[in-house]
Amino acid sequence: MNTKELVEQIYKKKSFLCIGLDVDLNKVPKHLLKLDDPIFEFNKAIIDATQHLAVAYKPNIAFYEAYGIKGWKSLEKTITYLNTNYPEVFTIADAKRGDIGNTSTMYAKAFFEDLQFDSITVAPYMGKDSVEPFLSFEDKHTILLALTSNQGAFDFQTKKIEGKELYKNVIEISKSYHNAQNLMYVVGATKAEYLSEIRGIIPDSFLLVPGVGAQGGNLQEVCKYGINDQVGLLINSSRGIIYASDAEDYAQAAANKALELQKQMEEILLFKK
Ligand SMILES: O=C(O)c1cc(=O)[nH]c(=O)n1[C@@H]1O[C@H](COP(=O)(O)O)[C@@H](O)[C@H]1O
Repeated sequence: MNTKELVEQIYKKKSFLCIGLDVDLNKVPKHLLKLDDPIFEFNKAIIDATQHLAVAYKPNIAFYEAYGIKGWKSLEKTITYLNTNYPEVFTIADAKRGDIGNTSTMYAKAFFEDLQFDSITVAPYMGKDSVEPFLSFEDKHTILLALTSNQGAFDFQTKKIEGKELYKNVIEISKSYHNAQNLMYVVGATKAEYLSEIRGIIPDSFLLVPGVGAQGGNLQEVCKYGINDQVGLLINSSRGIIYASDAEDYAQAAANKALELQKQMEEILLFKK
């Protein structure tokens, strides 16, 4: 999927919501645990109940790998379900990969060719030759960690190197990578005040913004500093949506939470025009 199609979907659904499918079997409704594949059944119900309110879904791979081969199968069924039933949604493998070139190529094959995700999150620490293997998949997107939502972001990302913060160096240098037009960037919702400077460097790029909901980030603040002509934002919420209820009504409860965010986004899009 290209960004033009993503923008069309945003205006059609009046939403730039990404729902994080971070499935923890300790948190899903107990009645699902009797089923063969509780993770997939949970995801399927959440997706069916929210697909008209969200433009993207982001399974965090850790939550699947934690359950071994069974978890990996649940992930495969989830991405196949999305691609078959809702091909218009943008899919993000939140895997935070990145390694020497030939290894990155194998990671890219795993998530782009085998699992058929539209995009993957990648850690920039190993530099150009660790990121370009992902970018060489021309119809896919690589989402580079720029300024993350957690407290540890201040350990390295905001430290200055030759007078400039590391996260700004990451963004600026990555613009020279081969196929850089297929880059998106992660900026945490908890760091909204940094967004105007970030927009100064990458006015047109899409940003994946996690951290609203459970981590306390504020949607209005993020939009105030981060929205651009093409919207340019995918706002992720995981726990705040998918664990709205641990009873049989969990999918409807998730849809209600997604609707709350979608309504706020609709208002922001109206105001923007
Ligand atoms: O790359 C990410 O998605 C990510 C980057 C970041 O800076 N902070 C962050 O929370 N995330 C992910 O976004 C999701 C946030 O989940 P909630 O806090 O439950 O909404 C998790 O899957 C995190 O791993």
